[in-house]
Amino acid sequence: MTTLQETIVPSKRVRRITVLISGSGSNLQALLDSASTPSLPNAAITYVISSRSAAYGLTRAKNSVPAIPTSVCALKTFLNRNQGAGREDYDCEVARQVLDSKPDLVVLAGWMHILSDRFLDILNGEKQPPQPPALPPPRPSSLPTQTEPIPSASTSSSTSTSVPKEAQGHEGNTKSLPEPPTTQTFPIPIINLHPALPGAFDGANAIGRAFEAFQTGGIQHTGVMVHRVVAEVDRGEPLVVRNVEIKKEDKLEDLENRIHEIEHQIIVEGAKLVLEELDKEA
Ligand SMILES: Nc1nc2c(c(=O)[nH]1)N[C@@H](CN(C=O)c1ccc(C(=O)N[C@@H](CCC(=O)O)C(=O)O)cc1)CN2
Ligand SMILES: NCC(=O)N[C@@H]1O[C@H](COP(=O)([O-])[O-])[C@@H](O)[C@H]1O
Repeated sequence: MTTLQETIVPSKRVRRITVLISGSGSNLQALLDSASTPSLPNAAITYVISSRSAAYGLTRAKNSVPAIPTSVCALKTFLNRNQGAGREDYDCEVARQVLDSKPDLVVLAGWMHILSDRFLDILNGEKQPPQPPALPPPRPSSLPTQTEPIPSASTSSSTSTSVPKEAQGHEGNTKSLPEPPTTQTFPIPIINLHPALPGAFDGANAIGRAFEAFQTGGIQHTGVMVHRVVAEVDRGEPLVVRNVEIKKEDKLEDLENRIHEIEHQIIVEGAKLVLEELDKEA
């Protein structure tokens, strides 16, 4: 006879998702709205990194309940504050902040920078993350905020980077985010949302290029996908792919809106797929 103990399913650790953004964050919002629902079960968005301080996605994260810790790592600011540093150093700093957030999954949701091999090597566990850059000279009259260097914490030059305690699921906080695991598992999977079909319009401005191609008779429809992130931009294994109709009467905005609607569905589906894989491997 099965005892009660045998029928109790050990509760699975809530999976932690770090989201990288550069813009309005509507796809981040789709993930926030779906986390811990049947669409994206047993998951929480636990950290958001933006490449732009003006990204509205940062506001979405801070308005979430519980509020989600964020940091800004802007390329130009980083290079200005770290004389002699290059693009790869920037990528290493972003990777360091990602590791600091202790994710199970990283989602690029409109992240507008190509990630170098160094970033991928760090996320694969093949290379160590760098030490935080030296603190920039203190700014007169500015108090440290969540996105500015906090003197006592390890920080990057452009933003604060240590994941605040409330983000680490510490006991006692009734609305805390899920606890990070005691050890980080590698490789950390990274997925990207791309508004085009596999191999069609890699890179930036994919929707605009598809719209132009339709108008010149080059394509009959376009699409959207969520794919794994590899060194070659937008050429990682597709995980979710949807065709998107382009109508003769469409303006660019009509196509963008049609695509965004589907993006908000498939970014959740893609995240769910990868988390299910992690649970199978666990
Ligand atoms: N190594 C990888 N990095 C990234 C991937 C990827 O698959 N592998 N996906 C992209 C996302 N993306 C399209 O989906 C994308 C975004 C931006 C660019 C780009 O050319 N960026 C320019 C700068 C643009 C700007 O700052 O306005 C650049 O990085 O120099 C290409 C593809 C994310 N990264
Ligand atoms: N090459 C990557 C790329 O073009 N990503 C695009 O950035 C937008 C982010 O919107 P959001 O900030 O509202 O989520 C989305 O439309 C996404 O397809």
